[in-house]
Amino acid sequence: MSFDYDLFVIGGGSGGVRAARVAAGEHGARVALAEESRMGGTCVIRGCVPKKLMIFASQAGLLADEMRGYGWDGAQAGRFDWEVFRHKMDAELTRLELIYTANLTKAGVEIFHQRATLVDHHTVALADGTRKTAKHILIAVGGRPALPGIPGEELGLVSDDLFTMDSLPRRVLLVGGGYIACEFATILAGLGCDTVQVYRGDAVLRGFDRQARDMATLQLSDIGIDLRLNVNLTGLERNGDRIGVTFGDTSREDFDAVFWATGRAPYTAKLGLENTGVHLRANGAIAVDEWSQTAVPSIFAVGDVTDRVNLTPVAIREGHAFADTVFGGRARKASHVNVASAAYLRPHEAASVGLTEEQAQARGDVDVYATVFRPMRSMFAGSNARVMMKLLVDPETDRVLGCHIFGPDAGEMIQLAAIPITMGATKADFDATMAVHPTAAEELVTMRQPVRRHRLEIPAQAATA
Ligand SMILES: Cc1cc2nc3c(=O)[nH]c(=O)nc-3n(C[C@H](O)[C@H](O)[C@H](O)COP(=O)(O)OP(=O)(O)OC[C@H]3O[C@@H](n4cnc5c(N)ncnc54)[C@H](O)[C@@H]3O)c2cc1C
Ligand SMILES: NC(=O)c1ccc[n+]([C@@H]2O[C@H](COP(=O)([O-])OP(=O)(O)OC[C@H]3O[C@@H](n4cnc5c(N)ncnc54)[C@H](O)[C@@H]3O)[C@@H](O)[C@H]2O)c1
Repeated sequence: MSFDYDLFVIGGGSGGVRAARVAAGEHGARVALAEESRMGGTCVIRGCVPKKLMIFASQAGLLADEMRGYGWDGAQAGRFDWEVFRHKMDAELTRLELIYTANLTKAGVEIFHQRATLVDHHTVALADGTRKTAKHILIAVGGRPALPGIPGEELGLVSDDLFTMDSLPRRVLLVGGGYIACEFATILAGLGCDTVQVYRGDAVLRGFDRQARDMATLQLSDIGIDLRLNVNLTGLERNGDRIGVTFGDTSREDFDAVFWATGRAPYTAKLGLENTGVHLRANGAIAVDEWSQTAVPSIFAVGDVTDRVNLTPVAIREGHAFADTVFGGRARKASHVNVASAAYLRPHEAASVGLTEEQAQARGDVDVYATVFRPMRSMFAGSNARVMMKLLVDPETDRVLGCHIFGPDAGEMIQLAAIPITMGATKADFDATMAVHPTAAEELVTMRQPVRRHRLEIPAQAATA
């Protein structure tokens, strides 16, 4: 049977673009890609990139505070001009979008700037009615913000909206305690908005090491966010040009904007999956095996739509491994072990690789090497902000099972710590490494004594059996 293409990719985000470029450019496959919105996807257009630019923009006040502590009498952040910033940010996103498009074109990928849906195991339909056939189809459609399902929720905004606002809200509410809620609260407070964040749990950043979560929770309040824990919302209603919010205890407050940061869901709706034998998991994610292959041999899926680890480098690695395996004659799997990540808060980021202390403790014996201290730079300026460094070590093998950093540029530090940990480094390897002085990161190679030793309690009966 002959096909129009060897590969048709649905979705021009992190995973889809990498797979298409490698399959066509490196392995000579005939590839087409459909993107219904802007090339680059969530990360480039409405995620990692504009978010990080806004994090940088939001730290002016903290830097001015610090510099006053160094003798810069009267140092002030000045007035933030959203219009100027947004104009520059838009130009930067357009530049990146064009680069993504150009790279695909250069690799020989045919691009359709329209929505695609599945017709059968080898056919996609484009929005203009055209049908295209392909030997393989890659679904890389990503995810979409998930709303909590309460009355009036349509009055709230989602993460996509932060980057396109005409003006900044004077008083804003963020709902959630994950990466997006914490990063967005940090941004909006830093840009001068009166910022309230509500979270239904007792510490933000679920999934991170508990000690880092507690420090992040404290920091959000310290930088002026009105963070309220163990709080739920029951409804939103319009109140003139403001939004009235009712909380679980029936109290009511008005805001200029409310942002839902209550998670994301795989974007599988109306994709035509019912025309195929592709299976979904209970949460709507496409079920795939370790090769990113669905229940249908000709259809693969990568990235957030598979809800494995929802991060850009993971989607990219999955897309690349798929292209190498299917078109490059080089079987490669993407590993989901020891995936490092960071929540870009200010002044200190929370970053993590490997097991948390809680996970390590549940797994077996673990020695905890940790330190909490005030770093030279901010302490001199009069700040109380504390840094945390932690290594979790298996006492049996001496292997480092996890590393957690709460501190300035922790994302940059964890990237480097992730290399030896992925290689299987032992605590002795860390100890043998010479420190770089004076840095905060040197603590990672100078912690000599465990602060805690967790030992798996073996029930008496099992021990004697
Ligand atoms: C606010 C925010 C901040 C983030 N920050 C970070 C970060 O700092 N670091 C990090 O690693 N990750 C971050 N992420 C997560 C990261 O953006 C995602 O994990 C990554 O983009 C997933 O890539 P993907 O290829 O699976 O999907 P996406 O990048 O979402 O791409 C999917 C593409 O498919 C298109 N599409 C969907 N359906 C169709 C269709 N039927 N036809 C044609 N096109 C279609 C969409 O328009 C989209 O462009 C962030 C996410 C958000 C929302
Ligand atoms: N720096 C980064 O790497 C980065 C930044 C942003 C996003 N991301 C990726 O995007 C994903 C999505 O981010 P996110 O912050 O939306 O999701 P998340 O899963 O990290 O957090 C969702 C939050 O919403 C809360 N929540 C869920 N349902 C709720 C409800 N009904 N009512 C109240 N609260 C509710 C959860 O308790 C949680 O705190 C992340 O998991 C991550 O993979 C990564």
